[in-house]
Amino acid sequence: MPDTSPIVRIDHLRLDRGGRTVLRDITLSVPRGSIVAVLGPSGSGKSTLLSALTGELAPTSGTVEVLGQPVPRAQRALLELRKGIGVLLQGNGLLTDLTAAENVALPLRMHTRLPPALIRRLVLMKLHAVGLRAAADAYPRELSGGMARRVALARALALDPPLMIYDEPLTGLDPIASGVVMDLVKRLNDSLGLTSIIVTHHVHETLPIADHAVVIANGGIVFSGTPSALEASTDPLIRQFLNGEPDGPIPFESAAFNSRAEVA
Ligand SMILES: Nc1ncnc2c1ncn2[C@@H]1O[C@H](COP(=O)(O)OP(=O)(O)OP(=O)(O)O)[C@@H](O)[C@H]1O
Repeated sequence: MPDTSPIVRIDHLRLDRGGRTVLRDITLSVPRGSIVAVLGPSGSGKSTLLSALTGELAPTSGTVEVLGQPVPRAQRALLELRKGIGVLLQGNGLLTDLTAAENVALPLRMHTRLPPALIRRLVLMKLHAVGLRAAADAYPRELSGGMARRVALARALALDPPLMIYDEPLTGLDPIASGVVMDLVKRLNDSLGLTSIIVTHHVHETLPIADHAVVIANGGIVFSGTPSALEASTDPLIRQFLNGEPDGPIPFESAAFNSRAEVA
């Protein structure tokens, strides 16, 4: 029977950083196979939420389950869990003195004992999946920003993780490269049967491929629903965020606001 349980289950989560509460009372389920957009203004805590999924940051209270288990604290169990999570971080993190193929091979070399010829075959398959098989032997400096992002995506896919996490996948990309990357995220999600969580403030590029949208602001979830419900929302806070307006219910300095709210 197919596993229909959520791939991520967050329950009444509170996350503190630097002695300050960044997020409180976050409850969220991510169904298998879906694409979830986590949106919110800068500094609202999107990356902080991701760090709880990857076990980098422990909950102050509440629970986080990923791939059917509570995110472990013990290092060995955490490393094992992370093999099931492909992460594409802001910036590509490609090693500049390695070719595209060598970059994609890194996780396979590190985490498997596969023979080099098989690793090469798998690497070429991953590069093919992102449309860059021909660039296997190119160095990152020889690639455009969009191509480098796709190589980083191939590397994140190297171990066939069921869950993909994208942290601002469009940063620094022009509109055409952004379209290519988002299209790829959607196609890979559907063809490989993945689940994708995309953290971004690129609302208009991301909503078209998302099944579900979550907006984080003022320390909590202020919207959770379909992209069309988000776009139709008349909530002033949501409208302010969607329209990128500086004045409104989202304080311009939301971080400063939160710290004052904590003290109050
Ligand atoms: N390591 C840290 N120590 C202390 N505070 C931190 C740390 N990392 C982030 N913060 C604070 O937590 C809050 C949320 O930051 P976070 O990076 O999660 O926001 P974000 O929504 O991802 O922002 P952006 O869109 O700009 O990346 C901010 O006020 C930030 O200053």
